[in-house]
This record gives sequence, structure tokens and C-alpha cells, in this order.
Amino acid sequence: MSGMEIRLNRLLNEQSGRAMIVAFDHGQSLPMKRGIGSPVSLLKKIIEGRPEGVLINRGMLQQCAADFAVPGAPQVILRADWTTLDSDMKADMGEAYRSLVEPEEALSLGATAACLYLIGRPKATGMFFDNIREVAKFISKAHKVGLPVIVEATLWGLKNDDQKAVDPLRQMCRIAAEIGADAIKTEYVGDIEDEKSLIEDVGDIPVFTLGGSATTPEKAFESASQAIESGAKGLIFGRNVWQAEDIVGTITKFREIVHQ
Ligand SMILES: O=C(CO)COP(=O)(O)O
Repeated sequence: MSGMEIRLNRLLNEQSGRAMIVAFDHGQSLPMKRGIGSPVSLLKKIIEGRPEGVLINRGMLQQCAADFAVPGAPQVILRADWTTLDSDMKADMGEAYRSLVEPEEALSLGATAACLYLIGRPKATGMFFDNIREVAKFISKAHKVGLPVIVEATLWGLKNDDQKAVDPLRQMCRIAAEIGADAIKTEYVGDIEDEKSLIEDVGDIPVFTLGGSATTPEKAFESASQAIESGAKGLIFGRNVWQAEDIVGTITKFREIVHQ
């Protein structure tokens, strides 16, 4: 077993073999809702809920390194890139993608894994060429130092109307798997059989489901359950966790769904 596999398995719960991961990497690419408080106190609450991992950017990891250094703290998944996700930013500067952190830096910052976007169907087709090359290069460098890479395969490009269209999304996930992703992060497409087909099509690597914008707790819990029923290895949920009134209680509920 390689260092990469050892690190990837650290993300999984020892009983269920699955993971509830909280994404808190939004501030780098999206406007944050006013009044939700300091990112440091939010991150401390997230850590208190004891998810298996937290997806964050370099800056917040630097500010909260001590909280991740205590025994039993969640594993760190470092967001290693940036893109224009916000519609105002897209209107202002167009679609763009850059990787920001090298695999060696991710390791030295304490990351167990890194996460990078692969954004399907941008209007600016050149962006996809850059995106796929940068992710593939990152994977090849990361594997030299034993760092697993989660590729976030999406249809967030401006050419696309339906971000959950199963066949083009299945293709994006397959591309991510083919360029060497160790795990995939992608949408729950809203139908268990469709999601199963997408998960099956990437082979043997784990697929984690992302959350999307905040909805009612009932809807978020339902789509989380369906994603797990489809065969997802876990959740990487953000706004439905840290925009909730009771962050720790919400993580506990998602953990029950994932580890049932
Ligand atoms: O994809 C994510 C951020 O990287 C997950 O966060 P959301 O659940 O808020 O969409």
C-alpha cells in the first residue's frame, strides 16, 4: 500500500468506511453571507462537530492550524486551486482557473489530501484546456510525494444550462478518473439510478457528493441519504452545514446518515 492510499484511507471512518466532510473553502471564490460571523469561530464550530475531514483554503488552515493539531481532530483537505464561481465575478472578469498551491506545500501545511476543480463546459473553451492540464500536472506531482487528489468534477461552465445533467456530468467524472484522480467530488444528480451509473463509471475510486446552496434541512438530509444509497463514499457538504443555526447538531445528523 502506498503513502497515497494510507492518507486517503485516513479520511474514512473506521466503522462505516465512509466520510462526512465539511467544505469551508467558499470564501476564496464566492461572496460570503453577511452576519454569519468570523471564519475562525465558524471553523472551530465545524471542528467541534467532528466530521472526518474539513476542506479549506491555505489561509484558514494557517489561522486554525492549532485546532487541527489536537488528537481526534478532522483531517485536512486543502483546496489547491481557484476559479471564478461567483456570477458577478464571471461577468466582470470571465471564466478563469488557476492552481495556487503545490503538492509539497499542501503536505507541509498538514494536508491529508488536496482537492482541485475540473469544470465542464465553460464558454471560454481555453479554460478547460488549462484546467485539465493543471489538474493532471498536479496529480502527477502529488503522487510523487504520496498526496491523494480529490477532483471536483462539475458542469459549472457558462455553456451549460443544467448542472446536474447526468450524462455530461458522468463524462466529466470519467475524465477526472482517467487523468488519475484518487477520488471524485461531484453533484448528487437527483435520481438514485442515475447517480449509481455515474459512480459505477469511474471504476474503483471513491465518489463523494457535494452539497450545493443552502436548502431546508429536510431536503439536504434527503438528498444526502439518497447519495449514500447510490453508493457515494460520503458527503462533502458546506453551506447546508455552516449556515445552519446549530452547526454541531447538523454535522451529527449528517454523520448519522453517512455512517448508518
Ligand atoms: O462544493 C463545495 C465547496 O467546495 C461544497 O459546498 P456546498 O455544500 O456549500 O456546495
